[in-house]
Amino acid sequence: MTNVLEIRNLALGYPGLTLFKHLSVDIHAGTTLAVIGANGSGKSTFVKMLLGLMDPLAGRLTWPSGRPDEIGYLAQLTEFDRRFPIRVRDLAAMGAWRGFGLWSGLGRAGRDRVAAALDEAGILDLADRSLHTLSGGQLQRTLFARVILQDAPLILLDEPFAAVDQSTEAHLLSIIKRWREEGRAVVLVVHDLSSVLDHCSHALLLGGGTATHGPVDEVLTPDRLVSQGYLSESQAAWMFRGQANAQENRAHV
Ligand SMILES: Nc1ncnc2c1ncn2[C@@H]1O[C@H](COP(=O)(O)OP(=O)(O)OP(=O)(O)O)[C@@H](O)[C@H]1O
Repeated sequence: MTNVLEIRNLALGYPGLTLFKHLSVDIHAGTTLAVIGANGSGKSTFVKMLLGLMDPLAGRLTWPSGRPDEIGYLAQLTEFDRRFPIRVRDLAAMGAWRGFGLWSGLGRAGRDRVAAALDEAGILDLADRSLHTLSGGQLQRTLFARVILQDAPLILLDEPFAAVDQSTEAHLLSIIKRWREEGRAVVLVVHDLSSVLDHCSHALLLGGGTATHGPVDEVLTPDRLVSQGYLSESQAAWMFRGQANAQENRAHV
């Protein structure tokens, strides 16, 4: 499998605060990595480092096919100022500026690409609306359309489902599935152990001074989630009770 990014022996943190060290991860094309951890465990710091906004304390990042011109990036919705005076189609089109230049016109082909992205995000009918008239879910769809137009090999989504309803989440997950099928790598910061994880192949669990990476089933175990401070023992027992029952039933067959 092709690696989009190889992370070796990474340590992350700030002066006087090491969040974790010794993390090595291969981010493969066509996979989805969930980044999960308690508040303050370093999820946003990891995202900032991937975006090149801060240097690691130690370690090395290698991009086997060269560092992409752009990383597809969806910030947390709360960081977005929707009073910005712009229409839905113009915000989405900002994802494609590399293709047509910042100040030149979009042209017919560019306009068609923007319309196709809005259509895929399910908001073509809102193209001429001003941003401040959108609901949270509609704004998130607009921001997804912008990421579609970025056309990047690595896509970073910071809590993409924090403020959206179930049907919007299902729609956005179908876009993520397509990205994966196209061979892009998708990294998602997720806030809870939700159904989103069913759509992720790998997980990176941060917390307790450690970073654990691997296939979802191997990383998000009750023991790890407790030892890395994400769940209390009683929460883990409650959340994984179904699994314990299934194991017990198997033992009785
Ligand atoms: N610029 C900074 N300088 C010093 N410490 C920082 C800085 N930014 C973040 N931190 C600290 O680093 C730790 C990790 O922060 P980060 O925002 O990465 O966590 P997070 O996992 O994204 O948390 P949350 O779930 O609350 O958003 C926290 O203890 C935070 O206070």
